[in-house]
Amino acid sequence: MSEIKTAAIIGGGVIGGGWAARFLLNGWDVVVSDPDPEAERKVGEVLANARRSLPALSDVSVPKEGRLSFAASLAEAVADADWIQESAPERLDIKHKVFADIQSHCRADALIGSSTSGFKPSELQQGAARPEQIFVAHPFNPVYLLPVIELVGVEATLLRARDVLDGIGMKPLIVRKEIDAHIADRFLEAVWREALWLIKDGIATTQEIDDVIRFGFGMRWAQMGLFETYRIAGGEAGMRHFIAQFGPCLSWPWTKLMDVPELTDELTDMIAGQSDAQSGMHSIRELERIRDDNLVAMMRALKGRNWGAGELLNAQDARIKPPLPTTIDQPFTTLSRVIPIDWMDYNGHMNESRYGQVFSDAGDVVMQMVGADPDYIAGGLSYFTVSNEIGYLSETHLGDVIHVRTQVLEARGKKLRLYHEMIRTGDDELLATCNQLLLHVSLETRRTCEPEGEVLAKITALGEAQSKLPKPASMRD
Ligand SMILES: NC(=O)C1=CN([C@@H]2O[C@H](COP(=O)(O)OP(=O)(O)OC[C@H]3O[C@@H](n4cnc5c(N)ncnc54)[C@H](O)[C@@H]3O)[C@@H](O)[C@H]2O)C=CC1
Ligand SMILES: C[N+](C)(C)CC(=O)CC(=O)[O-]
Repeated sequence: MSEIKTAAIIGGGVIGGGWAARFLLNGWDVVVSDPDPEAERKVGEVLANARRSLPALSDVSVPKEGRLSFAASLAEAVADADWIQESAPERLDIKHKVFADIQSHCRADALIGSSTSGFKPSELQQGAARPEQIFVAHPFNPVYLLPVIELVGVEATLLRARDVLDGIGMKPLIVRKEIDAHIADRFLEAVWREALWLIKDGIATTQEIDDVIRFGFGMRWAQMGLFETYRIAGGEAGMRHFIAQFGPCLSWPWTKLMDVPELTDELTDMIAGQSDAQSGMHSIRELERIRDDNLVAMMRALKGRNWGAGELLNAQDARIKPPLPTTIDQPFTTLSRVIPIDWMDYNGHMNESRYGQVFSDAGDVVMQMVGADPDYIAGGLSYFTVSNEIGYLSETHLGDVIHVRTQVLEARGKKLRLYHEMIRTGDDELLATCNQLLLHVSLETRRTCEPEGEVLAKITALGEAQSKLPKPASMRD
């Protein structure tokens, strides 16, 4: 991972606030510069939403949050920054002025990304002191949750930028050629334009348009995109049949794509009125939280499938995962993580089934420590859990950071008995305990058997190292 550690965010609105959260929650220090006197409050509110959602995407402990500060001037913000992200309003004159100011005060090796939705790098670089330093780094809202970033600019700069973005869990996509609105916004503009016509012509309301997306093709797009989806829609003959069947429709009057309805006051009122009726019962911050909870739940579901955005999240977990414990003569930490949204139940706390998940994951770490890893399991030997005696001692809530301390009560031959304590990190409250018995098995006969080779040696050493330890206090109580 890159050594870069300070990000300057120029413009702390919707997108700048999201960038600040993404960097901070990945351990970077962040300095914000924004002339708006309300900027600190606004960034704080975006950050509060990010804190309850981004860490919940991870199944391992997340980096310690960086330090957030607000600079008195742009010069002060960028002076020591390794990455500078311009997120000022979408106006070229403002952006040119901001870049001139940035380049007069920043390091020559700093990376300067622009969040612009539509300007090309050649437009942004006009009149710049060091044009190659400025590139498009176009994110998607909310920046702290959605991974993709479109990068456009000079290749050498983009390759450096890509390393940094990989390190903060993003999915950088280098765009081959500069083009107005890059890749994604060309799409979104086309869809938006069509939707505006449907409303103007009285065919559909904002609610109905959103429903055809969220109950239909929107869910498909989140996991397969356009082309893979259409390949399947072509049936057994795939994409060729799809094109043969639906290609001719492109020249039928199915779309109005090239025309834009005039955004008259009347049309704007109609759209805004429908939108108020649809969603006005929620504040924007509430809508953001609903959106974030849904995104986290969907992305966590994709994690379980190791697919699309979920595959990226698993790779990021593997990158930041702590090494296996090496000190075996004392109880050790087998797991550390944040409690995610999809583990909550109707009582507003972590559901009982998830404690089983936590203790199962902790047991897996002990298996890995003794060498019962995927290779060993592929060789036909493993451990089965035969009992879990769980004590639920205190409530566990959304966003709690917890860790599990594991003591080995018995490790001999086929038997591995572990005692786990699940503790809230921070106030050290004991939340749950688990007395867990695992037996070594043959995956061929499905019966117990002695461990083999290195696993036998390690399990014996582990058992002996902890055999003289007193019982955990929570077990004696
Ligand atoms: N809102 C969105 O969905 C997305 C926006 N973007 C891009 O991000 C950029 C920012 O857009 P938003 O955050 O939506 O706008 P915004 O209006 O929420 O925020 C812009 C911020 O820039 C500040 N600002 C104005 N002049 C400034 C200056 N000279 N120096 C520093 N800050 C200044 C404003 O006070 C404001 O806080 C635009 O280029 C936009 O195209 C990119 C992806 C999505
Ligand atoms: C509407 N928009 C052009 C600002 C959208 C984007 O640039 C990306 C997004 O988050 O949809």
